[in-house]
Amino acid sequence: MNERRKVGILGGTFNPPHSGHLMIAEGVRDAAGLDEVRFMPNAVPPHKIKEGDADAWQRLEMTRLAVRGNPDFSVEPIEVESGGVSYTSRTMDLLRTREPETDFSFIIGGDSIEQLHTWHDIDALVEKVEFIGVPRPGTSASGRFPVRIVGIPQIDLSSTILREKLAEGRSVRYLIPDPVIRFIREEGLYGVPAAER
Ligand SMILES: Nc1ncnc2c1ncn2[C@@H]1O[C@H](COP(=O)(O)OP(=O)(O)OP(=O)(O)O)[C@@H](O)[C@H]1O
Ligand SMILES: O=C(O)c1ccc[n+]([C@@H]2O[C@H](COP(=O)([O-])O)[C@@H](O)[C@H]2O)c1
Repeated sequence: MNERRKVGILGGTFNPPHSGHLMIAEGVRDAAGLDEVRFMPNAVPPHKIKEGDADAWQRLEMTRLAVRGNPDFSVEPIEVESGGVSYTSRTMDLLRTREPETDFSFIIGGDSIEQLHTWHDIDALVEKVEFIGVPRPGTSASGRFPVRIVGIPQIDLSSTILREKLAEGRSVRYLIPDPVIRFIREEGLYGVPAAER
């Protein structure tokens, strides 16, 4: 009998993707015994004013570059390709229909755990998909909906801090994967002067 494939979706704005995303994905993959973690950039984030100048396609490309070379990681383009506001409930229905043989979980950090009760159609979503949560500095990592908490070292890193560092011309080496840093320079994103290709 075929085992059902276990896929964890790490949804995010990835503006830009950073080492924290990679570390939580690997920590959860290992702790929860997932076959794969799929990074899924949104098109228009439901509860966030998108800062910075990267568009959805550039965030998708940066996410591809961030996971490249790791066979356990991949990228799910469905939300960027669909466009519009990316409601997770709708996306997970589409993925579950497309891949009935897969058990999907959804990976979130402590800030998202606290906000889960504000998500669109959350009562139905928690019945269909297991949420796996990781702690995040400055958050309680608790909320009103059931989340399986996985203990990994806390990582004090956010895209917000990195956008600020980039705009100030500070180093982001090791905080953002090298191929993503190169892309940011080539495209001249986040206030970084555009470099020659
Ligand atoms: N350092 C971190 N520790 C734990 N979870 C994190 C961390 N960084 C991001 N996450 C989680 O990863 C998911 C996607 O995050 P997102 O792409 O919005 O990055 P972010 O760093 O939170 O961005 P921003 O600073 O722009 O709000 C969210 O569920 C978020 O909670
Ligand atoms: O569906 C919702 O209502 C909803 C509300 C807030 C966030 N999300 C999703 O949660 C993931 C993390 O969100 P964010 O804002 O931290 O990038 C990302 O995939 C978002 O699209 C989804």
